[in-house]
Amino acid sequence: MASLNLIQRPKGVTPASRNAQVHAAHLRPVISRHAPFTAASWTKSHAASSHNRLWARRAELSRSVQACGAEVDDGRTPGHPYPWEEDYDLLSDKVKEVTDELSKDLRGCNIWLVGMMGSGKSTVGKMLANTLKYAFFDTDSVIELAHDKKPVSQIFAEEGQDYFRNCESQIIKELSPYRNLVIATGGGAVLRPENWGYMHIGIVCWLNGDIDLLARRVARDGIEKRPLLAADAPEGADVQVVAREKLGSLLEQRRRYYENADVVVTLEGYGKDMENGAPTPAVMYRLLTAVNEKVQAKKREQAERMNFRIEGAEQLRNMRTLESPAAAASAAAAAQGEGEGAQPPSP
Ligand SMILES: Nc1ncnc2c1ncn2[C@@H]1O[C@H](COP(=O)(O)OP(=O)(O)O)[C@@H](O)[C@H]1O
Ligand SMILES: O=C(O)C1=C[C@@H](OP(=O)(O)O)[C@@H](O)[C@H](O)C1
Repeated sequence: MASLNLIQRPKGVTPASRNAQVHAAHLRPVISRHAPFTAASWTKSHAASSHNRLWARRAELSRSVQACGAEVDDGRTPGHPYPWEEDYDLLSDKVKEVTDELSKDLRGCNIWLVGMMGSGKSTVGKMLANTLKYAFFDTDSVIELAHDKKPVSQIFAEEGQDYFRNCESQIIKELSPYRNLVIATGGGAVLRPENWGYMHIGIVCWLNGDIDLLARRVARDGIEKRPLLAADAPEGADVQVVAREKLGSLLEQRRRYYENADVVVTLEGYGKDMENGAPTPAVMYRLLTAVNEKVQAKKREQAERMNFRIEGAEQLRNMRTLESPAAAASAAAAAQGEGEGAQPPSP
């Protein structure tokens, strides 16, 4: 068995179940090989992106149009609830601002991404990890790597869904004691209560998207990659229609589990993003903001808990004074004085 760098099995414990053996032999070394993962921060890489240059050019053009006294169409969608999402410079500044505040208080707490297939857990997760300077794990990829890069669909076909879910739970359990991780889970990870026990040690974020949006995305990727969508799909059927139907019924069963998340992030896109949902940096910004609100609320709550007054604190202080050696000596002297014919206290 390969050397295990991350988690050592306690002495005397031998893997009993088949899954434990699979884990010991495959999953653990894979986890250790892949941590930590580092990459340049998104804000930096984004500054050089073509999209950003396009926005800079647009701003330059509108300034020259304004200089001529003409009306400016800044290209933004009227009524967009998050207008800064349409300006990548502004969005980048806002990401930096919220990341700076959050990083101070997050203290390495793990972020778990949950949500239906196609909600962007892997895509957003990578960007989020770069931004927070966290390591990134995708439970599906860890399972595939642990099985010599066998795709999830093949593992489902050869070993069955239960086996896959056991591997998934094992990885979640293994990763949970670590810090500074963003973990993209598979869409079905929410089904097992024991997974929640581990995920809730960190902050669980649900990427909540409209079924039509998810169906468009998974159909574009090809549903054969996702065994629960590909199973029993009628020959020649419209892939998007099949995906929509299956995702719809899965969401109906899973919604109540997703609702256990600490934070919910909507994928809704506006204006030009209506079809594809909010762009990844925008989803990440929404997520960072929601997590930050949660963390800051927790911090305030803790500060409030520390700000208490002990009823009767004054009496406690007086008791201490009486019990101090000096107070005891003077009390004894006074008592002795009384005994030596001191005046009785006035009534
Ligand atoms: N914000 C986004 N805008 C447009 N396409 C996206 C976005 N997020 C993800 N996608 C695309 O949707 C598909 C599913 O994303 P993925 O990250 O694999 O989802 P999940 O891990 O939740 O199944 C991929 O093709 C990905 O490129
Ligand atoms: O929803 C599910 O049950 C599944 C989602 C998939 O992951 P993604 O959500 O990353 O597609 C993968 O774990 C497997 O095909 C099962």
